[in-house]
Amino acid sequence: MDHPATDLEACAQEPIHIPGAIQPHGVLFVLRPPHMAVVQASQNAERFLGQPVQYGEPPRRRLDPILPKIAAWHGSSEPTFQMPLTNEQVTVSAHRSGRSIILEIEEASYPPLDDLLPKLRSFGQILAGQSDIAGSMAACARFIAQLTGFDRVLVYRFDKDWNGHVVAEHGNGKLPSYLDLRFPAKDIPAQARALYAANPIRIIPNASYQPVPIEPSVDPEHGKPLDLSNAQLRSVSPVHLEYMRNMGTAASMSVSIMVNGTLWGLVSCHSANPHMVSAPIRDACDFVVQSLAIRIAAQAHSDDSARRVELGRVTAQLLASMTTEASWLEGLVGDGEALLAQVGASGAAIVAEDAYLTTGSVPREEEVRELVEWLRAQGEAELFSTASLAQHLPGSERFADVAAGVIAARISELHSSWLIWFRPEVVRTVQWGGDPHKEVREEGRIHPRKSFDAWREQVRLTALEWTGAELAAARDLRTAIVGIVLRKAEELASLSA
Ligand SMILES: CCC1=C(C)C2=CC3=N/C(=C\c4[nH]c(/C=C5\NC(=O)C(C)=C5CC)c(C)c4CCC(=O)O)C(CCC(=O)O)=C3CCN2C1=O
Repeated sequence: MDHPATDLEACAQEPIHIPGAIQPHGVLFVLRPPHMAVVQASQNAERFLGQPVQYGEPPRRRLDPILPKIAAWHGSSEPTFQMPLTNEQVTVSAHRSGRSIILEIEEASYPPLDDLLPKLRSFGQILAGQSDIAGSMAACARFIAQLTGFDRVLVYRFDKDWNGHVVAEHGNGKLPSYLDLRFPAKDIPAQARALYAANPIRIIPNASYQPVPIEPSVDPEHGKPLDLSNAQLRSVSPVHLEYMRNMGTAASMSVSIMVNGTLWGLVSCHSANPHMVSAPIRDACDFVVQSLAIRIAAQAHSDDSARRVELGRVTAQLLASMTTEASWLEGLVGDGEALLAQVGASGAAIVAEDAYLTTGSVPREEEVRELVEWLRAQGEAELFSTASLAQHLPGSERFADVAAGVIAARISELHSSWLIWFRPEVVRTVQWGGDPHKEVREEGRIHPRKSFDAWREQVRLTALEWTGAELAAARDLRTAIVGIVLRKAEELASLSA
């Protein structure tokens, strides 16, 4: 692992998956099948067993009834195991970790599970009755707040830079509203996001807990620390616990929203005071969030398909114009409205060494040619796109009023010819949860900020993001033009032969 250059990089490199400890709301054993011998255990395991841990022996007494079921599960293809201990409000969970089994035991009361199914069914009906994603997210936040009793439940969506935006919320007024606030990517660093993509749910019932060490600290057989990536009881990064205390949230639970295999966002729950939610209720929340994720994926697919059909019609119109006009260039620029509609642009330019044609709102010719020189210097990419050219080309902020967003398609392999679409900057004010640029350094290390009050920032030099459908339409038209140019060149070559 490279030596971190900055504190933030150090934060993003904290090995949160091997804390060597658990949270105190349960106990943990590491068992070695087939004898289920205990090789490691959390320091509080004796409290649960009612006797000292016998390393090298299976954990006896309270776990006797369930050990055979765990052994049977271990021989199956089921990824995880979870069962209540007979006649006790105790949940036993297990998952594989290398050659071992990690056994987690939580003593948490929960309502009769028979009550849960009707509630989940009613949520399915509520979700089906929502006409859009905003309504679905609000319904999900409300349902999880009612099911868990957390003071505030919010739906938190990541943007392409992993900054987050609170897009739905349900609260009981005990915590401030964060609706529409944004939070910087550093608040949930990359290794945490990767962990949450793999392990969809986590709870911190009390941010002021004392970690419970696992003993021995490494597996006696291979000397490695225990990987708790998939453990529910995993002790949490101290910097995040400080973050929670700064935020005034004594308890939190977050459930990953996975859309098409990507971490789309989180459903994040907070309470002002310590708050526990049992494993069965957490699983019900995971099911509810998966239902929301399916709805989000379906809506995104539907929107994308509709946009691709719409842009496909424009492409067909432009191809017809290019093949019926004397030259493809005249056909293309002659139907300027369609050329702009091809990607939803406000201006477009076709730039060659001996030609310069434009339609709509474009920068000055010398500015466009400056952009082309920069594009040529960037290498062989067929298509370049950005919603903020100023982040790439210094000086281009002077024409951001017409060209903050750019799609540039190279249309000739031999000459420097480009088809470039432009979008103007959209000036908007966003509200952050605290100053995202503020770094708190104390005792030589970074700390989370202490204020999460709305902090306004004006966003400049940025256009509306290009959608996947619009970038695909740009590629489609580029492919068609390159094909026409090549055919014209072949015709000319055969005529002169
Ligand atoms: C109001 C919107 C919102 C935010 C911004 C947020 C943040 C958040 N951070 C989480 C986790 C972490 N943050 C950090 C790091 C930082 N947080 C900071 O504010 C800074 C500056 C750092 C880097 C030092 C780390 C290491 C972790 C991993 C903790 C673990 O699972 O072990 C986690 C996941 C842990 C949890 O569920 O509380 C969250 C979710 C909670 N939550 C929110 O509801």
